Amino acid sequence: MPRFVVFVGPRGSGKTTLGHALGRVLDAPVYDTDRMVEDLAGEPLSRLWEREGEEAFRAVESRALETLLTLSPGVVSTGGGIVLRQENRQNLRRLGYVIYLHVPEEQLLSRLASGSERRPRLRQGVSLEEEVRQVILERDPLYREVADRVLSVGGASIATTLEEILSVLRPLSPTIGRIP
Ligand SMILES: Nc1ncnc2c1ncn2[C@@H]1O[C@H](COP(=O)(O)OP(=O)(O)OP(=O)(O)O)[C@@H](O)[C@H]1O
Ligand SMILES: O=C(O)C1=C[C@@H](O)[C@@H](O)[C@H](O)C1
Ligand SMILES: [Mg+2]
Repeated sequence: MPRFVVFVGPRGSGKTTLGHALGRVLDAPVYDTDRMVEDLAGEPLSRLWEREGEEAFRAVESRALETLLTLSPGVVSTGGGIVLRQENRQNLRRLGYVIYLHVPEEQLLSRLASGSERRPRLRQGVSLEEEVRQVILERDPLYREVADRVLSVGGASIATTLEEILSVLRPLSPTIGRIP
């Protein structure tokens, strides 16, 4: 698998879930920048964020992404805010084929509201609904800027979305690796 397949998109869009599923099917290494940040920082993401703030988290996130450029190609799930820094947008494009998982706001909201995972809030003093709206407004153009492909995957099951991803990757198999 000569190049990476990279998922970008907002929190709850399924980057981690689909990254693992794709890695299994391709029998390829799976990386998650959020987990790499935790390994580099030696503590859970939420604690790093709480203790040192977002900028400290972003600095470690950029280091994690740089590290990826030196690792064996595989599937990469990114953190939802990785596109905020220009240097990261450049490195994402260097890694390989970037897929933006586009999911309708209402669906993101229901996944975030029902999820058991602890995610730090990104905006203070506003509802989760308003936070999701603001964050999408700010980042949608940045996800599109880095993406080779925008996949609108709202409403579909994980299995159906995975099939769609595989059908996007098949024609690229000379650069991505063998796709079943
Ligand atoms: N079609 C689908 N594709 C992906 N995830 C889905 C789908 N349908 C439901 N889900 C659920 O939505 C959630 C997606 O969460 P996931 O952690 O994968 O998102 P993420 O993009 O990695 O978020 P973050 O940026 O916070 O890391 C999971 O609980 C998953 O089970
Ligand atoms: O959207 C964001 O800014 C974030 C998304 C998560 O993946 C984590 O990277 C962190 O919680 C920040
Ligand atoms: Mg994730």
